[in-house]
Amino acid sequence: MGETVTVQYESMAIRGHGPAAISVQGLSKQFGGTQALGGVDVDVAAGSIHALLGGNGSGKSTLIKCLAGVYPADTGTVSVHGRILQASEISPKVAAAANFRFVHQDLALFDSMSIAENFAFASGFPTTKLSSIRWQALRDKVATLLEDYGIAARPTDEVGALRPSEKTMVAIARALADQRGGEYTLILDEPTASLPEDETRELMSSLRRRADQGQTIVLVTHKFREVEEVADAITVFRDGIVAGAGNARDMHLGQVIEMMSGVQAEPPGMAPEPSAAVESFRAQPSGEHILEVRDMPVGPHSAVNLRVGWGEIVGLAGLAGSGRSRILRSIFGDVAAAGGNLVLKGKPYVPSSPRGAMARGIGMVPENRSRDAAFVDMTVRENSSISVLGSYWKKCFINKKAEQTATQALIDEHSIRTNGTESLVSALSGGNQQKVIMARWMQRSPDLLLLDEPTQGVDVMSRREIYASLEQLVSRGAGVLMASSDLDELVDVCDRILVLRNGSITGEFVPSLMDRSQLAAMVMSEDTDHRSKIKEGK
Ligand SMILES: Nc1ncnc2c1ncn2[C@@H]1O[C@H](COP(=O)(O)OP(=O)(O)OP(=O)(O)O)[C@@H](O)[C@H]1O
Repeated sequence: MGETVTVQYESMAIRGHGPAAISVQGLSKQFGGTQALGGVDVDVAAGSIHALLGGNGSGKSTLIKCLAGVYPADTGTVSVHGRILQASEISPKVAAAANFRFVHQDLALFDSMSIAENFAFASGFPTTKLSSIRWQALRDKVATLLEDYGIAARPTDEVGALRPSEKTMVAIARALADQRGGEYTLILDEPTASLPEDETRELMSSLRRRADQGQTIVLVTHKFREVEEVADAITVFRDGIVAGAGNARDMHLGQVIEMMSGVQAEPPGMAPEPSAAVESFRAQPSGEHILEVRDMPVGPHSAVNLRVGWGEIVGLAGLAGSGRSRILRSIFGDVAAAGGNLVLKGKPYVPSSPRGAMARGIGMVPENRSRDAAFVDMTVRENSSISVLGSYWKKCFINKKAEQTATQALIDEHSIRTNGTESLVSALSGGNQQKVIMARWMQRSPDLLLLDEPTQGVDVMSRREIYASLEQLVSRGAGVLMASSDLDELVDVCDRILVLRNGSITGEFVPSLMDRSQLAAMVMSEDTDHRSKIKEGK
């Protein structure tokens, strides 16, 4: 990292299709001692896609939650098509009346219900005078919306059978169902965080088409590539202030990173160069594998066969439903595998429970942090030390001081943005929660680390830090098996990438020897039976 510099950018005229649909002026919000937003201004042009970018904890979600009326803002105004609202008075009802429509990462769809039923749950079932449900009217309305939004599905199809990008489009169509002429503002919070590349592209082109027809869209994301592809304008947040704003076509990644960090950017590139120590370790592998999986049936796979070497990072690439997560969870003993032979550090290993896996030196960062990994009602200290709690026992007492000192060191090392070791994890931004979970496992120095979407929701600067921690871990000889829907991440970080398709491992990609486009082709090639796979899969 270089020296801290003040980065100044001129406010540029923002491209869009019309006048400002929303103009936020001087909005601030404080949580206890944390100034989450310190008087921000954001102008969103009608009929444009406006991306909100910023590091983890910079205030993006807080802004959205203030607009949604989840939190009352402390100060500021929001002008909607010229009508001025006091930001402190926005309630969910006021937000709905202001035509704000939100689609969060959790799409709030019921997989086991039909698309039509999912629509009806949000807006009510149409009924006759005698209160019986008018199913045909509902299905007709939903069929028109599906066609309008380019979703190739029928109202009677189960939501669980849709591809991830189709599900997101269904949630969007549902949010905008009652709109008449582009008067709504669609606000999307990291809609592509868990989507693979092809699905992301599909969703982005659908959004672009909607914006071209006049829809105003606000998009929170950490993925600069999609911003480059579809956004008209960008506002960048840093520590609760607006660090810069402008036309998307005038801003490049280096500039945005400077705005996000306030520090002169290093040249673009995802991962830091491996250290000499790492290179030398990798040049002399021990020859023995840390993990060998033979003929393990998992999800759509009748027999998984793979190996992870000492000091090696192996990637798992595949479409949704390809069984990536199930393989990791089976190795960790979190879901039962119906057979197969595993060898861990030269000895037979039968995965039976996460506790057993941890005792054998395996760590796991699951994909769904809020459900499976973070104890959100506990403190940062409790969350980070839970994996090494035994080391703080001293004569029947926990040595809290030592625990706090170690947690503070982790906070510093992993740049976790928090008020301190005793902050609740629920008060951390999504990306910072992910960093706490990564830090938890890193300090345990596992021999084998299983990672499922390790940088989901993590900002571009923190990603680099996570990759550097992984390099450190493997430089000490550990192995990493990592599933990610981000192909760039896999190519930058992994030594080898296994491609999963149609229920088997169909190929191996070596980033140092092959071109990235080959990996995309291997992953994306036509999967004819995709819908039924998704139901069995991930
Ligand atoms: N309910 C809350 N209670 C206390 N502090 C909070 C609360 N919600 C957010 N914060 C704090 O406000 C700041 C901004 O958080 P916010 O969630 O808006 O960031 P973000 O930019 O959306 O981050 P990310 O990219 O990680 O999702 C952070 O310091 C966060 O810890």
